[in-house]
Amino acid sequence: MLVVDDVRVRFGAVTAVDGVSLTLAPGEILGLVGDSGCGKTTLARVIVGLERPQSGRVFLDGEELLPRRRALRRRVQLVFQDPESSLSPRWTIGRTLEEPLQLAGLGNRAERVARVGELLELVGLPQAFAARHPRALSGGQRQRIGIARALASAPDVLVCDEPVSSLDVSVRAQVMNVLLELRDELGLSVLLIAHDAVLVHQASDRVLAMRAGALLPG
Ligand SMILES: Nc1ncnc2c1ncn2[C@@H]1O[C@H](COP(=O)(O)OP(=O)(O)OP(=O)(O)O)[C@@H](O)[C@H]1O
Repeated sequence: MLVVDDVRVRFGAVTAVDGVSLTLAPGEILGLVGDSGCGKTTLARVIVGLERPQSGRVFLDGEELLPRRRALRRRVQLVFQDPESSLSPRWTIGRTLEEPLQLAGLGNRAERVARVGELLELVGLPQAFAARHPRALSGGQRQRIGIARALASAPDVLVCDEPVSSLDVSVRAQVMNVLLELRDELGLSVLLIAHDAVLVHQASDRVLAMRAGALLPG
């Protein structure tokens, strides 16, 4: 599904990603662990097109993911560590989930509203949450909305960068279960990035370790 081929990213004198290659199969959860600063987030940003690598390429289904190929790009979505970064405090949850549908030109108003309901259901939240504002949600619920928003464009691949590390320990398992269920239900491929090796090993089919910008042999 996803192929990352020899990606390198430098920031001045710092080599953040130093020749990383990996593949992600359909329906696979691939874990990526590594210490802070080893380049995990930079790699995630390259995969979803937020960062341009100095060299290397990323392919989806055999086609190269280039910045201008928006239709292809929509099929690879990022779930942020901090759900606040995908939520506007002044918008209702419904509007937050509808926006990516609108941007992608998907459906008329009624279809989009129906899709918002489906997205909420996919992440295990009642449809009535569409009328709420983020402040009326718990941290775990907000992260479910972050996941729902990433799902709006019906992606094939989710890149989850520390998806539960900002949450209370007590709700981490619930949010991780949402990701596992989505994989089963939608056949999503997931790149699960975290420094919590136990959590990653529990959830993943396969785990890669990164150090100083490179994958460790394993
Ligand atoms: N925009 C940037 N400008 C300059 N240096 C950067 C930038 N982004 C990342 N870096 C550097 O690149 C290296 C890798 O950072 P990155 O955030 O990818 O690591 P990480 O493994 O995700 O760390 P963490 O787990 O703490 O988020 C670090 O040395 C970081 O300081």
